[in-house]
Amino acid sequence: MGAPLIKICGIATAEALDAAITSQADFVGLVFFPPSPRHVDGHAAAALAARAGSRIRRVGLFVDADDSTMAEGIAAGRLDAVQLHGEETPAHVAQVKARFGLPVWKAIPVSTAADVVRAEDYRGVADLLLFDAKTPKDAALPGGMGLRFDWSLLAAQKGRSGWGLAGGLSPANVAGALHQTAAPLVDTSSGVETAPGNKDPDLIRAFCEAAQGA
Ligand SMILES: O=C(O)c1ccccc1N[C@@H]1O[C@H](COP(=O)(O)O)[C@@H](O)[C@H]1O
Repeated sequence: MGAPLIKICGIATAEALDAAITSQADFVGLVFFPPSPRHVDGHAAAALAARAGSRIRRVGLFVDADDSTMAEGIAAGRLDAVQLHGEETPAHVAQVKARFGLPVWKAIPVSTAADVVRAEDYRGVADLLLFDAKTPKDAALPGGMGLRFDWSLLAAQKGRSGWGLAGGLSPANVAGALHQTAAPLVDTSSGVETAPGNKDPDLIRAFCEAAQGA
């Protein structure tokens, strides 16, 4: 297993951005979803993009967003990829890819083996499948809640490319997750926070060290 790619999602401050960059994370996520405590508006996204420059790639997270919301986020954050974290269909993913010309990551909510099978509908359409824990129906957010799923459901993904693991990853469990799943990419948000939306630079550093050393 080579070193995994690392994404730190829900970056909203210069301190958190700098910690991700100096820890050699590969991607930061900017959340364009107003109900999230990590939401950034266009002004904040532009400031973070200006600070980051070419030092780290930026992935914009959208949830069932319309084209104009996505266009604004892409321009403001000078995004390198978009992550669709809602109920977007394969056809919608293809449409986003064609319209914006950026790599598209599709979040796949997982609680059962059938959810992993359904992900195949997106293979070859999305550039990356991001397996994440399915949140409860009445949850405030469709992700970013620190929930894990049964990683053994991903056994068939071992050795494949174009996928990533998210959901409840933290400095304490990311090495174990990598040993079990051999995920090519790991993504975390609440696992590197002291409270929802409050990223901790020390936890970001610890997460990256644990993933890089796994
Ligand atoms: O981070 C959010 O606020 C968020 C909001 C809506 C959809 C997805 C969101 N985050 C993504 O969810 C995964 C898992 O988060 P966590 O590590 O369990 O807190 C995260 O990697 C983000 O990509």
